[in-house]
Amino acid sequence: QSEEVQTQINDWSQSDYKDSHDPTTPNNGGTGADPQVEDEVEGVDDFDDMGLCDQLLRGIYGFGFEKPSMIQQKAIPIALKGSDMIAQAQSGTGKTGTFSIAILQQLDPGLKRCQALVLAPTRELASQSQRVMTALGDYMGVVCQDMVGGNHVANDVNRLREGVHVVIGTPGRILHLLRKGYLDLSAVRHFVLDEADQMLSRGFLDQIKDTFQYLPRDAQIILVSATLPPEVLDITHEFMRNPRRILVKREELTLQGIQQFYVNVEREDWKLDTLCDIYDTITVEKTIIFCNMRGKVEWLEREMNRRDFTVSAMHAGLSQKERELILRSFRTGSSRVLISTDLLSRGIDVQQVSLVINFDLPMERESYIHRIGRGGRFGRKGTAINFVTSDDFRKMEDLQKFYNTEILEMPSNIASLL
Ligand SMILES: Nc1ncnc2c1ncn2[C@@H]1O[C@H](COP(=O)(O)OP(=O)(O)OP(=O)(O)O)[C@@H](O)[C@H]1O
Repeated sequence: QSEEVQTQINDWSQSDYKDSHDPTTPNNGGTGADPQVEDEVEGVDDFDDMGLCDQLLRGIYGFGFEKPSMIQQKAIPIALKGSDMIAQAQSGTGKTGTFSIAILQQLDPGLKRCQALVLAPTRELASQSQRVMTALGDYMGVVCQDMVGGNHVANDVNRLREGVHVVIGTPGRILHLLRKGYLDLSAVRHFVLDEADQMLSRGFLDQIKDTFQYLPRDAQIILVSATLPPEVLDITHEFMRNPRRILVKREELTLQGIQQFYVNVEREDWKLDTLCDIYDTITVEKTIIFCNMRGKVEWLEREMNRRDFTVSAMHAGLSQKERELILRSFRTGSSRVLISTDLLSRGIDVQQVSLVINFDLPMERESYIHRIGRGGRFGRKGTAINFVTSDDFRKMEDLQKFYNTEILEMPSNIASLL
């Protein structure tokens, strides 16, 4: 099942966003009244004061982190105490570093067995997190391996035979390795679900439940995401023990640094011309253009190329090699405008992305937060432009209300604002 299908399964509705819960309830699982929610967690605002080992500190500073971000200040000390944890924070605020540092500090480098398992919804995100954790653990002598669909299983098996400390993978591949007996989780002490709300929604839930069967009962469970709707929080009691929770009210989820605009394109047919009109503007920096369906991504790439606009395209229908190549070209800057499905809406960290265009408004509310969060990473400035047909207006108003945010009409001098 491709990642795009997974996303579509979670579709709220075709025409507008419907609440599966009372829309007046804040999306924080009831922060104020819930004693488990860490409203006033005392953070530790210096990596040096977190009790981390010297080799890990060297890795952290060597990677360029100087001070912990807010989520790192709060969540790393909690995770180091061993409790189960639900950690929510706005996009691009350092959640990968949070769970990576917490895991690395608790690993026994002398024991060459899988001690931590991290699951992510896409191959690209799993591999990206593997690179981050490997870099942070550079001086610790730990082996952190990504194991994702599309690569040869034999390579994973060889790596496992050589011994790894941390495995970061996609659910399908990990379950395959478990069922075949190649991956042994009996020494696992930490289990992380990155993009937890997506991992616990219908497309992945069965695979996650199956994976749980292989985990030691006392493994620490950590859930991480920028979005954690109440229905996801509601099911966490089924598999977590008194988790400590760091949550963000949905009204505070959009980042101040990301300016949001809409263009009234009126009709679907006029989106392409609108995009061509603003192409010169969008090549100023790296741009990601999101469409809802794979066919539309392919069509838009063709049409843009036919008009001599340079763009590349990414979706789950491409081979693993093509996916790697396209993302690498985008990261290195040899391509600067990337059209994608929601495959790249979550987690992908390319710091120079300053503009996100929703050629289609996303089908899920959560997707909106993740998509626009591809820009404005770690305090940088970003811009999001939404193409809105007459039919989309209600959906856009709903987004504004839901996240208590403002999407303004795109001004004609947009280039000067980027
Ligand atoms: N303490 C830090 N100091 C400096 N940069 C940091 C720090 N922590 C994280 N970063 C950088 O911030 C960027 C965003 O981090 P990361 O990808 O972990 O965000 P995230 O919270 O997981 O976002 P998303 O919700 O989109 O998955 C990365 O480029 C990362 O290297």
